[in-house]
Amino acid sequence: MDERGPLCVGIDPHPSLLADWGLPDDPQGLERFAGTVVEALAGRVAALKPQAAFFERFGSRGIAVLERAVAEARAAGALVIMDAKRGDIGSTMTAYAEAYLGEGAPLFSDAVTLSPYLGFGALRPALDLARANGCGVFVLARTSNPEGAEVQTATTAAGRQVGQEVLERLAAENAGARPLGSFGAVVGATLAAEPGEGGGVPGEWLAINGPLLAPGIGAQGAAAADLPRVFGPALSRVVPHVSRGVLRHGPHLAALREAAAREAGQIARVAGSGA
Ligand SMILES: O=c1ccn([C@@H]2O[C@H](COP(=O)(O)O)[C@@H](O)[C@H]2O)c(=O)[nH]1
Repeated sequence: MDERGPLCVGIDPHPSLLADWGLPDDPQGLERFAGTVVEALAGRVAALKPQAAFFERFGSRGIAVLERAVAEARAAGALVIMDAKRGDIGSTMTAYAEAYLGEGAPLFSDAVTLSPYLGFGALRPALDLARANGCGVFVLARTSNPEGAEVQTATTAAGRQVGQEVLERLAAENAGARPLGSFGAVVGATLAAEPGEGGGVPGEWLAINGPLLAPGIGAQGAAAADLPRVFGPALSRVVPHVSRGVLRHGPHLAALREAAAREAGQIARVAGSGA
């Protein structure tokens, strides 16, 4: 983030984007799409976030494309955040953790997204493996979709919101880490549109002492200008994420790079303004 700016761009090969790029909706199209995004941006942005679902659509051939995209993106210097949103009982969680964070795993990534809704404690195998292998995780706390609030703002027996408890557990994982711990939260940039204090609790974003992955910019309606309202003083820890908002400008490398640079510029302006 220090070297390249904080922007994370998604690799989301939607069927409609494949069509717009003149590519077939098959593994060859997927390969061309992912390869183009990696070639255009892996040497420039802080992170790329492949959305595993779009690769899983094609079974083993899609997974093979994903493996190559991850390896090439990392070789070009981008961090890879695998958006797989995994979460399961502890014993199964070990296998998920090994798939994305295990040394030598074909899909080894710098970080993986996790769902804590089988209980935060069930994520323990992934947290431990991330720590052991120098990786990170991003745990869903307040997601960018409107439906997320019905679960994430529900009140627990302890009188806290579910999403707030997720943040507290992340804070415990990151305790004492400098400059920041590796256990991050997913917090939608779209929260700015929700009633209340940006829909969020900026003090708690800061308290987790970890990075905050913020999807929702572009196609989901949020903008870089919303980030200060949602994150307040935690803005410097935010990894803003854009997928379709950049990808719709493809397939030409120059156009993808310009689109990413535009997003990065808007983010830098709000971060620099202290707004
Ligand atoms: O709360 C969340 C968590 C993950 N996502 C994922 O991010 C991208 C967003 O794509 P856009 O095209 O920029 O809308 C996508 O892969 C989602 O699955 C999210 O949107 N919100």
